[in-house]
Amino acid sequence: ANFSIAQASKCSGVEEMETHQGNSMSLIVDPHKIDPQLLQKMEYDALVWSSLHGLLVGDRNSQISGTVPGVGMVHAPFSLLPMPFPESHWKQACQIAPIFNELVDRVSLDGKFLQDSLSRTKKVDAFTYRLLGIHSKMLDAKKIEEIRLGLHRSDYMLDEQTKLLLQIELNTISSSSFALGCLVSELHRSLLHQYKQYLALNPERIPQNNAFTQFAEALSKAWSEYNNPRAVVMVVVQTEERNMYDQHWLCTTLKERYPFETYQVTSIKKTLAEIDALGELLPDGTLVVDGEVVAVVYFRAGYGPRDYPSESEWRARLLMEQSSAIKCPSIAYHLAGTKKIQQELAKPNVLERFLENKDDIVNIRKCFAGLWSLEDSNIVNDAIEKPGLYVMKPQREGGGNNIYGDDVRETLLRIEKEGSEENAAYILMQRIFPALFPAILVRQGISQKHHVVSELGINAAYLRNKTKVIINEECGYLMRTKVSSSDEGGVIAGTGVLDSIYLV
Ligand SMILES: Nc1ncnc2c1ncn2[C@@H]1O[C@H](COP(=O)(O)OP(=O)(O)O)[C@@H](O)[C@H]1O
Ligand SMILES: N[C@H](CCC(=O)N[C@@H](CS)C(=O)NCCC(=O)O)C(=O)O
Ligand SMILES: [Mg+2]
Repeated sequence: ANFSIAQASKCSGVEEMETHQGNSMSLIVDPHKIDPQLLQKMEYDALVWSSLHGLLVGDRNSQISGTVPGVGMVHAPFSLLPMPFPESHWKQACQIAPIFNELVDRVSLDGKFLQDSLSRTKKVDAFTYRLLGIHSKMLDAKKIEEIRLGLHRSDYMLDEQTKLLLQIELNTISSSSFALGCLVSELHRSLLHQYKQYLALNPERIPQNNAFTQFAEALSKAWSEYNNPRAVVMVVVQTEERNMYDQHWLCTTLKERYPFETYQVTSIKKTLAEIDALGELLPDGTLVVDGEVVAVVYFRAGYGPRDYPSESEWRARLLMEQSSAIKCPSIAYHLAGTKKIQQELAKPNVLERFLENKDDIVNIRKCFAGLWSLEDSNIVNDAIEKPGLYVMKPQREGGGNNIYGDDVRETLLRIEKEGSEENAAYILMQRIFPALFPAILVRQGISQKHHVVSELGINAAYLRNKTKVIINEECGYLMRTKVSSSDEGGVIAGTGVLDSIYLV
């Protein structure tokens, strides 16, 4: 990019830069131009800050870092400085968060829409088939979830050409790393403050990020709606969890910040297998696990087939769904967040089935990228011709599952040749191309200069008891940044790093 900035040791504030495609983009500082000695000091201070403030993950090189806290820790991967992000788009993403919450709740109540939309997918995707099976059992039993808790994240990319903020996906289960995301915002604010005479940037332009305290508050309010002071919050976890510190931040905050009168809102952690072994339903529907009454089930596992290696885990999922515990998410919320539903909601006149307010519908639809099923032969042919303009997605969460580039063409041709129903397992999505920015990514103590693209996730909480909406708010953000050449962007998946935003 050809742009001029003040001499490296005194990079000034917001600069306009010419991007590769000739668009003008606000750059706050070019990290690649910072004086090397200064950069080294900043990197060192950032690593010290991370270690002292729990911006940590389990190290893949340590066998027990996913099971024993305090052992084999390494700083979470982060970008050294925040990413510039237009304030107008930030506001737009925050303002539509409560509308997406309402949309998820309405879609979750339309059992027929969920079953019909996924009816072809379930024939070719065993995982979706099992989830739908549990959902239809609940429909047959006329099970009503009167108290509903959603802790969601809606992910966006800012398309460079059109300047449109386009939704990548809506996560309604196991939205994670939000505590680490808050810590990166604090890390960046601390660095901007400490190095202000060099960077001339204003730490206040990094938005407040209170995601894990807001999510802890939502969990504690759901717990109090259940109204049994002896009951606990049960976190469903994987057997190994290197992202455990993100979870501990939430559970510790819940315990320390939100005691109710004399009661502490305690949480227990159980795997699906343990819940199958130790869980039972009382005649009145109360869920008891390992002798504890469970008020809220908070899933940080169970979002992918790898979490169900045997029938035991499915029995556990069904047992929880049948209970009167508040599921976060319920099976219906889980299904409402699948990529197939995302694609169905993008069809004409479908949002109108769930939302009344015309402005809300316009504002939601504005951030829909192109989304199609593979039954749309014109799109399939276009994707075969220009696979680089599409992303092909199975009904999976957690990163690392999508199909890009030539693999899109190969897969579409294969499915066409086989003429199987397999096409119902995928959706096609317009590929979004965000602007590239220079950044310094810090992983395992090593800093590397890259050109990167970013993805802004807005966390949001929704808590409802019958007709009363108790919480419906945006809860901070998770900014993820990845090397521009990489297709995927997950932090846990290993391709992305945690970042924050500097409003320009
Ligand atoms: N339409 C798209 N355009 C560009 N990149 C995309 C698009 N959809 C997904 N990606 C990339 O793939 C990653 C994973 O896709 P996503 O739909 O979020 O699946 P998952 O549920 O596994 O996180 C995203 O974080 C992003 O980096
Ligand atoms: N092990 C589980 C991981 C749960 C998980 O992968 N969550 C997905 C949405 S489903 C997600 O939100 N990813 C954002 C952080 C990233 O990019 O890695 C946990 O941490 O509890
Ligand atoms: Mg994602």
